Amino acid sequence: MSDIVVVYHSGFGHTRRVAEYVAKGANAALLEIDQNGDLPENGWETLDKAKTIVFGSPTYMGNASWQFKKFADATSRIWFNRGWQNKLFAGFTNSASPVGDKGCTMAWFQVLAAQHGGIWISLDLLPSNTKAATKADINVLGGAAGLLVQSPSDASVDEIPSGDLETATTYGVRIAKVTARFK
Ligand SMILES: Cc1cc2nc3c(=O)[nH]c(=O)nc-3n(C[C@H](O)[C@H](O)[C@H](O)COP(=O)(O)O)c2cc1C
Repeated sequence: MSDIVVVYHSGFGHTRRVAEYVAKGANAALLEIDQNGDLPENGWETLDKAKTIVFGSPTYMGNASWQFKKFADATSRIWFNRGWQNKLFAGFTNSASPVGDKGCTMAWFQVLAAQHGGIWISLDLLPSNTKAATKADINVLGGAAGLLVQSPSDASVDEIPSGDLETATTYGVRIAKVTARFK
């Protein structure tokens, strides 16, 4: 089993596609939170065994989806026993607007990791922010804390900008490298 688990929610499939690209780069297992905010069978055991947990959610109304929040609230049992202390954490969010208040979701992911006594893995990619930059470029949204992805409101899951998907895989590779440095 992989040391890295991507736990995510996706209402309409866009964030699922992003999760798959992060997992490809990190060689991670995928754990999808369902539309009721519940994990699949053995989901909690899978997370307990992971060295690194990657959070993923669409940004809905300026924060993670309620399904992801239900999952996060359910981790309070683990928090109480310091069960995820010193695990590594990372995160990504996807939304329709270039900004779209994705930063609020990302900041809250970092707080959630900190509540568990975790260690956060940043994106560590320079932004593509020149006049010549296009959506095919890496980190065109200029994230630093974690991965930001834009799925334009009329875009199908197959129309997520290629640069954002490449950024997702690159972040996954970094997550794997950092994970390998910890026993
Ligand atoms: C209830 C709801 C709230 C949303 N709020 C935001 C938002 O605050 N900012 C934004 O940029 N996009 C917002 N969107 C657009 C979604 O983030 C976007 O469609 C995203 O790709 C959905 O991902 P998913 O297919 O994984 O659910 C919202 C969509 C829904 C359904």
